[in-house]
Amino acid sequence: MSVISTVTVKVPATTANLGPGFDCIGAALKLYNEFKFTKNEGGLIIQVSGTEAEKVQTDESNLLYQAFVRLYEHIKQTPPSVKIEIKLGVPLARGLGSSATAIVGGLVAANELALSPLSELQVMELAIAMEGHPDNVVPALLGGCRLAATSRTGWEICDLTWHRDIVPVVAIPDFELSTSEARRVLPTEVSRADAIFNASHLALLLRGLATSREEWLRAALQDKLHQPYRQALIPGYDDVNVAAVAAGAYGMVISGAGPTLLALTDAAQAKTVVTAMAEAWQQAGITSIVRSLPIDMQGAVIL
Ligand SMILES: Nc1ncnc2c1ncn2[C@@H]1O[C@H](COP(=O)(O)OP(=O)(O)O)[C@@H](O)[C@H]1O
Ligand SMILES: N[C@@H](CCOP(=O)(O)O)C(=O)O
Repeated sequence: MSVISTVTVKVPATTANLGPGFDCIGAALKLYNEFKFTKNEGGLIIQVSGTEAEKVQTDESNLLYQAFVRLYEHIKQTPPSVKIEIKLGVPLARGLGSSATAIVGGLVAANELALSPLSELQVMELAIAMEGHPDNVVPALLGGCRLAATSRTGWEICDLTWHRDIVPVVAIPDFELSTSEARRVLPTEVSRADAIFNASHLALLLRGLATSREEWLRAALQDKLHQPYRQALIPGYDDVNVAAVAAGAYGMVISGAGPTLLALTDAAQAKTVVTAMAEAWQQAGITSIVRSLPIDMQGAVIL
């Protein structure tokens, strides 16, 4: 049996919820973290480079390492001692699924080094259990835009059509908002009216994404389950929203738990929308990076 001593995994950022799809849909974006694991005899070493490298834990509390260990626990083996090199491209705690990249990266790398004892489906189930919701880890692992729903025995995953004319624009502010903090402000119960609102708008969104039909997209990008409670955590939200729509976007939503804001637009308006969102946030006193990011179709890959 051959022995693998090193593995490098590249995992995309993800934008979850897309407005009405709270905790069930997300899309992978062409922005990546890269994780290299090398077996070594000298104990855990974690080296981090790239965007905001100084913020990542370099001891056993590191989420990437915890996911690595989790897979070995699952297969009832002792994890090997490793050196981990992290190249960060996905900003932390911004609503672009950085924690999902770490969970998926650690699990995929461990599975590879352990000579693939788990199927992709089993790795996905472990990732969902670690993250607590499926909407980031599923597209981070599989790529594309994905819907996840529970079944009697586990999860059903749907590959959703994302029409090629629909361009995602992300506006990433220079402040963090942890997902756990942004989940704490949510109510545990919602009204029937709000549940109906989201069910109908999610269905409309799926048809809008598949067809790029303008009026469906314009109406669909709305939510009553999480955004109304989170907007107050994102200064300038209303200004950026108004600016994005005035510049031609179909609509704007919170990316994941925020604070990144996501607009959907067509290719002709994309540049104008980028400029309008950046200017609106600047006028509200917030520095941001705004760019269009295409959908990643590959998900996590072993390089
Ligand atoms: N590459 C990474 N390696 C280790 N831990 C990471 C990495 N990326 C993110 N994390 C952990 O995940 C946290 C951010 O998770 P979270 O609040 O869910 O925000 P996000 O929206 O970026 O997923 C970070 O503070 C860090 O603890
Ligand atoms: N459905 C979750 C998504 C969190 O995404 P993240 O990128 O902020 O981790 C939520 O809205 O809480």
